[in-house]
Amino acid sequence: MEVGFLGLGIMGKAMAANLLRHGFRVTVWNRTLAKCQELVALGATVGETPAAVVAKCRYTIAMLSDPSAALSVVFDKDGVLEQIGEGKGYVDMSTVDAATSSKIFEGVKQKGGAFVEAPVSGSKKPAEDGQLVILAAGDKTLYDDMVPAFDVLGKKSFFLGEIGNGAKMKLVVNMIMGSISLLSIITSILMMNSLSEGLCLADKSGLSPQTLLDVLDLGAIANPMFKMKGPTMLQGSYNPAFPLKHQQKDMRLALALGDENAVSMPVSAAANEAFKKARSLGLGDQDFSAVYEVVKGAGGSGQA
Ligand SMILES: NC(=O)C1=CN([C@@H]2O[C@H](COP(=O)(O)OP(=O)(O)OC[C@H]3O[C@@H](n4cnc5c(N)ncnc54)[C@H](OP(=O)(O)O)[C@@H]3O)[C@@H](O)[C@H]2O)C=CC1
Ligand SMILES: O=CCCC(=O)O
Repeated sequence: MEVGFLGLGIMGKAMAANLLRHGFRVTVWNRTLAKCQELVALGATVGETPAAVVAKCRYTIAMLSDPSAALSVVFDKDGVLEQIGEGKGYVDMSTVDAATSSKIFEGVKQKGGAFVEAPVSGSKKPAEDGQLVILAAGDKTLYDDMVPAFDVLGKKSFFLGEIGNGAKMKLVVNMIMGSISLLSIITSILMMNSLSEGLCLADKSGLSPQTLLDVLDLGAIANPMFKMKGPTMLQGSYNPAFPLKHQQKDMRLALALGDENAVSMPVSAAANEAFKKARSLGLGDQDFSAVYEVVKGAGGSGQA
C-alpha cells in the first residue's frame, strides 16, 4: 500500500518509519523539509509540498501540531485541497478540536475526496512500537481502506461515527490525562517526602531501604506515572515525548468543549493554569512532566 505522510515531528517521524518498516511505500513532506532526510534513509520518497504528496498518493496521513497547522496544510497554497478529489482519501491524526476537523471534512468533501479524523492516544514509544490507540471518525469506507495502516500504527482502532467524535474523544482522554498527571506529580512530591522519611527510618532500624522500595512498589501505593516519569523529573530532565505546549493546547480545547456543553471542570481548569504557567516559564517544548517545575515553584518540596 502507498501512503503520503505530512508532518514529521516526534509522532509523525515514528509513525512514518513504522509504516516503512512494515513494507508500505511512503512519500513524506514536512514544513522543515530537511527533516525528511531521516525517512529517506529508511526508504521514503519526498514530496515538495502537501499538494505534491496528495497528487502522488491515493491515501495521505497528516500528524501536525495544532488546529492552525492542520488548517494551513489543507487550505493554504500548495495544500491538500489543490490535489484531493474523487478516489483519494485524507486522514488527519493530529489532535485538534471538532470544529477544525469539520472544516477539513467539508473542504475535502467539496472536492470529491474522503476524510477521516484519527487522533491517537499513546506517546513517542507507543508510536515507535505500533501500539497507539486510534480514535477515528468520518468516512467509513475510507476508514475500512485504512485498516491495514491502522493495524501497523496501533494496537486498537475505534470507529466512533460522525466527524468530530474522534476529536472530542481524544480531548476528553487528554483532559483527564493532563489533570491526573498534575495530581500525580503533586501526590508524588508528598509521597516522596514521606518516602524519604520511611527510607531513613528503615535504614536506622537496620532494614534494607531497597527492600522497602521493592515492597512498596508491589502494593497499593505504587504509582505508575511517578515510576515512568519520576526519575527524569528528579534530575530536572524533560526530554520531550509529549511536548508540554501540546498538552496545554489539548487542555484548552477540552475546556472549550466543556464550555460548549456547560460541563463544569474545576480540576481541569486548575491543571490548565499550571500548564499555562509552565509555558510562560519557557517550558513549552519540554516534556509535559516539566509542569513539575511550576509545582515546585508554588511551594512544593524541591527534595522530591
Ligand atoms: N507527542 C506525543 O506524545 C503525542 C502528540 N499527539 C498530537 O500529535 C500531534 C503532533 O505531535 P508531536 O509530533 O509531538 O509534535 P511536534 O511538535 O514534534 O511536531 C509538530 C509537527 O507539525 C508541523 N507543523 C507545525 N506547525 C506547522 C504549520 N503551520 N504548517 C505545517 N506544519 C506545521 C511541524 O513541522 P516542523 O518540523 O517544520 O516544525 C512538525 O512536523 C499534535 O497534535 C499532538 O497534540 C498525540 C498523541 C501523543
Ligand atoms: O496526546 C498525547 C497523549 C500522550 C499519551 O497518551 O501518553
